[in-house]
Amino acid sequence: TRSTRPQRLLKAVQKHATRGDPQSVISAIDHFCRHSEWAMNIGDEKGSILDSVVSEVNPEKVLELGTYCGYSTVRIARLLPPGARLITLEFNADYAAIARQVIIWAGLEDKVQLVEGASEDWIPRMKEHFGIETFDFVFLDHWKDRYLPDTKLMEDCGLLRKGTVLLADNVICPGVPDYLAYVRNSLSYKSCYFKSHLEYTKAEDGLEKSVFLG
Ligand SMILES: O=C(NCCCCCn1ccnc1)c1cc(-c2ccc(F)cc2)cc(O)c1O
Ligand SMILES: [Mg+2]
Repeated sequence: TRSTRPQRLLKAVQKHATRGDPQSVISAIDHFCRHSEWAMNIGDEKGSILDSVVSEVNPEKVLELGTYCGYSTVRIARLLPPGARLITLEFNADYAAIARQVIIWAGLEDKVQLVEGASEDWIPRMKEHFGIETFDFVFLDHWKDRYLPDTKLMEDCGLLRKGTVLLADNVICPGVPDYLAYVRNSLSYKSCYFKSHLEYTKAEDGLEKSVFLG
């Protein structure tokens, strides 16, 4: 039967990228999405903003909600210092299977733990199952109607500390109005918007960076 888009994306990585070279994996995916098939990776334009925020925070403990094919996982993990860890949650088993292989092709498997399942099931288990006290950086890129409830759940589970940075993708397209209103109006967050474009298109989109104030 016909292959899936994530499978074709993985093939493009294995054909054009160099094993162990994260930048070549990023470039291969961006080329595939621009010239072959659009896919919902954060992309190169918003990806550069992600890179600058990750470099500024220099996190030891990272949570990514929504792995998809592992593009942003690779972008983040390639910037992490030795010993730093990234936990990425993916609900869709087919996406997770592809992402695992993309992460291995990039040579970043030692920094990344990919967990399959629902964010609301795993967020409450971060402490006892992964020995995580708090996260330094959280990247939100999963179901858009889960950004707000999962942020409140992370607060309630004590997973955020003074200075934890949340970075949310797609705050304009598809959009996360309830989440935006919350982080922009809450006294517990200092929030700012990075205007950009929807991956590989001219449509407006952007990232919202929100610092938890405790
Ligand atoms: O839906 C998105 N992501 C979630 C995917 C499923 C997550 C599953 N999961 C993982 C963990 N817990 C649940 C998404 C969509 C678009 C988009 C934009 C315009 C358009 F016309 C079509 C699509 C662009 C993105 O950048 C996105 O991130
Ligand atoms: Mg996204």
